[in-house]
Amino acid sequence: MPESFPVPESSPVTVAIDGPAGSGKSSVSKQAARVLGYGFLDTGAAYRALAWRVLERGDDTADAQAVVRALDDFDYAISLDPDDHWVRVGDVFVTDDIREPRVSAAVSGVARVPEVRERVNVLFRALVAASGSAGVIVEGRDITTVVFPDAPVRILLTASPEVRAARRSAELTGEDAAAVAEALHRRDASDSQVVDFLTAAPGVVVVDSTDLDFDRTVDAVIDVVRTATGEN
Ligand SMILES: Nc1ncnc2c1ncn2[C@@H]1O[C@H](COP(=O)(O)OP(=O)(O)OP(=O)(O)O)[C@@H](O)[C@H]1O
Ligand SMILES: Nc1ccn([C@@H]2O[C@H](COP(=O)(O)O)[C@@H](O)[C@H]2O)c(=O)n1
Repeated sequence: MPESFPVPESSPVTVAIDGPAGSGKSSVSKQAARVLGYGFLDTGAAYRALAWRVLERGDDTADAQAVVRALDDFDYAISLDPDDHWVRVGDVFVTDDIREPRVSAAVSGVARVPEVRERVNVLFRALVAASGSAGVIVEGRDITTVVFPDAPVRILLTASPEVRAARRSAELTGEDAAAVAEALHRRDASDSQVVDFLTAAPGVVVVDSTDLDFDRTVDAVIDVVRTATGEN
């Protein structure tokens, strides 16, 4: 992954969304982007892809030196098209592989390495700047606070822990529900030692989807975007 990127002249409207695991960041952001005609950037995919690579090399993501070594020749690419989402490492499309429970269980180790965070944050800002879209919805745990603290639209998308665990469990039908809930809460506990995604920073709008279905949550996010940007 290069350490710097060219910066284009005009930048898209950036919609920054963060929140805990299973709150709907990626699914809701992707659908809201489709409706708005915006790009969509799943930032967790970069951490997951690096974790996948560390595991492929037979290393442990708890080993920070092994993680930094994997970063050296990490050839990462991601689509910002919400209708054609893919993630690639080298020649391998890892879009589905990086969602596997073994990667979810290992990814927090990668995310706690400061050098990784610095490198991927540079990449995220460059991808948004070069997107060519009118706007980009960027989602991930530190997006409203660290990566795009000055974005014109910043949202904390949340839901109760029980509801988030139930939604994730409904997704992973072959897995034991209690184990899925435990893995989700363990990842949140680990990630929250690195970034605070449970409380809204000043200026960040909270969308709580505990009592909202998927479509109403998407509508709530779009309302926040349209209010902030003056689009109607
Ligand atoms: N308001 C909602 N009502 C019902 N289901 C929802 C709602 N929002 C999201 N979901 C579902 O919850 C599941 C988790 O959503 P998603 O994967 O988008 O969360 P996430 O915040 O990106 O999670 P993670 O950080 O773990 O990747 C998905 O199956 C999604 O379709
Ligand atoms: N901005 C971000 C995004 C993600 N992470 C770390 O990656 C993991 C996977 O993220 P998902 O959104 O795909 O679940 C997440 O558990 C974090 O460890 C991050 O630190 N910052």
